[in-house]
Amino acid sequence: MTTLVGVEGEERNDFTKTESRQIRQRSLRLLGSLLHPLRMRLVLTAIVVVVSTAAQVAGPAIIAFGIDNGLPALIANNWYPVALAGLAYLITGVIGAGLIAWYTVLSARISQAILIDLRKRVFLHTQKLSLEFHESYTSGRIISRQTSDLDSIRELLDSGINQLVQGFLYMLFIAIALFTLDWVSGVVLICSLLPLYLLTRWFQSRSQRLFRISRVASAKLIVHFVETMTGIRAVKAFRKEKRNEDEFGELVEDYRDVNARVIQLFGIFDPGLVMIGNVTVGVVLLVGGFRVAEGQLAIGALLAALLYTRRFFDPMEEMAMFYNSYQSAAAALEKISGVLEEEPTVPDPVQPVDLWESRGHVFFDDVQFAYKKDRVILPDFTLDIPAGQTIALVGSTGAGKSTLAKLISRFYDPSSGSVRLDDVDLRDLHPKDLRRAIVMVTQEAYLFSGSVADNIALGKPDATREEIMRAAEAVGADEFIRGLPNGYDTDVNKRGGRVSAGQRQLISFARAFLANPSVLILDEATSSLDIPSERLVQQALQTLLADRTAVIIAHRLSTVAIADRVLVMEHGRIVEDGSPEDLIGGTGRFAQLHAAWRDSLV
Ligand SMILES: Nc1ncnc2c1ncn2[C@@H]1O[C@H](COP(=O)(O)OP(=O)(O)OP(=O)(O)O)[C@@H](O)[C@H]1O
Repeated sequence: MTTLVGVEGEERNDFTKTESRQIRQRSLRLLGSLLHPLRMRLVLTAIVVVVSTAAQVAGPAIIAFGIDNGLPALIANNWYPVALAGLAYLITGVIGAGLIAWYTVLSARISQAILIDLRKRVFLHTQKLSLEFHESYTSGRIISRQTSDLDSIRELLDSGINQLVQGFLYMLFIAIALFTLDWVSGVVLICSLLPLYLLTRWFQSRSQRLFRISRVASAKLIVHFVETMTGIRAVKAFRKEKRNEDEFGELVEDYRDVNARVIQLFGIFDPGLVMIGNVTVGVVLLVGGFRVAEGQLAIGALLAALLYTRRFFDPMEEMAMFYNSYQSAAAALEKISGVLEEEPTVPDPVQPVDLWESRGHVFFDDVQFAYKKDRVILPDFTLDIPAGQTIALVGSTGAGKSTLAKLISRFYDPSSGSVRLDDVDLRDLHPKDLRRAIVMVTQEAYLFSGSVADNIALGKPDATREEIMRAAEAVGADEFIRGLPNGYDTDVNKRGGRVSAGQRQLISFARAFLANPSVLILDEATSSLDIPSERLVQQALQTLLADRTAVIIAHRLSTVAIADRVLVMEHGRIVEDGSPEDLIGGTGRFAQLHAAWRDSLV
């Protein structure tokens, strides 16, 4: 028997029966866990909706009583029954309206609570998941889980379920009232259910297909838009605007076509409903009229029967739509439950090693590593990096340099063997200790929205302004930061606050300096900087590397020169290991690389 775990098979739509059942059960479990804390409120809401619908349905019966009993009594000078009917109508009207208002508030609160709970769970959980998950599950998909999927669920909760519950109760109570009042009219109403059923079935099968096409068409529009805007530089560089315009035009056309078909469908369904409603009212009037004439039915009862029949069809359209919103919400919940079922592949230790001060001795003990089982990246890796050493890691693209860096940062765990820091397996370190001891500065030097100071303070959230400025000074970033429109308070993502690639790196160096880790991993940016910026970055690096272990994925000659030791990697193995001078003087791979670099600089 196959078992689907997490997001596996999310893009498939050919599930076996067992798989479909598993997925359904998973989303039901999620739904159950969302509803469980709200059970008391759900019970109260159910009571309120039942009473409010009953109050609404009571109206025509009270009118019938007023006409059939009140009027004859009034003619006989007894105003009491009419007054009673009027008062009852007024009270049920007021109570009904009040309860509807209460129900609206209650159900909105419940749906908000569910959505907020779900939104938080998705955010916290996806953030907790390991890098392995994020490297294969694209950010586009995560964004859809948080936006369109949650929107589908919101739509179902906000309107769908309300309409279904209210509509269903309304129709049920009307049918009961009608049968109690006049069973013959009740039978006429029941007869109308057959054409109603056929029309609704026809509408649902068509609309389900069209809504699915419409969702795909609108998703394509969004994907096209997002791709164009995120790749706007490439679009401009390759003059792709015209092609994009044509493609976008076609997608808009497809979207328009399918929406036109949806409108046509409603153009048949809505009048169809009205016609069935009118014909049923006509038949109730005809049959009832004859029976009134023959004295078998009171005129007030006929009037109430007509009102009931008329109102019976009111919630029909919304109820027919329910199925669509239910389907997209169910699909959304299935996908979300898949994401929530994923487990971090790099779990936190159950019993972390006690608080400890790291010296920065890194040791790869017989490590084997593969991203996917069938493709080993590091076949057999042993490496000792003494505390305080600066290592430059070089090698051709795909050699495994970033993989090594990710293992030291514990973004991944080895498939076998262990990576140790001061003789403690990284798997036994508390995440807080791990992050304090080991910091990785990535190539893109990501800056979050907020001020420059906030971005530096990421390295030490409780840092004072003084410490932030000292860190910036140490790496030589202070001068340019002071030159920004608002100095340290400049918002890096606003116009005017834009910083260059070199400046971005200096900010991320200041961030790492402030964090003061014992081990620093640095994936050097490949983009070449101009000579003054390069010099600035080199100086900053020297300050940053002093007194700590450092592993630099080096792309620049000048960086290699400041290293104590150079490691050359090929196909997941270290093929050369020595001081820069020794290797440059030799005849190996690094000497060749070095010669090529030097030539490229001339
Ligand atoms: N998330 C991943 N899933 C599967 N395979 C991966 C993943 N990341 C890297 N690889 C593979 O692992 C191998 C080593 O990649 P790695 O990124 O470590 O190389 P690198 O030496 O850092 O290269 P570069 O200098 O181009 O960054 C490559 O063959 C790559 O295809």
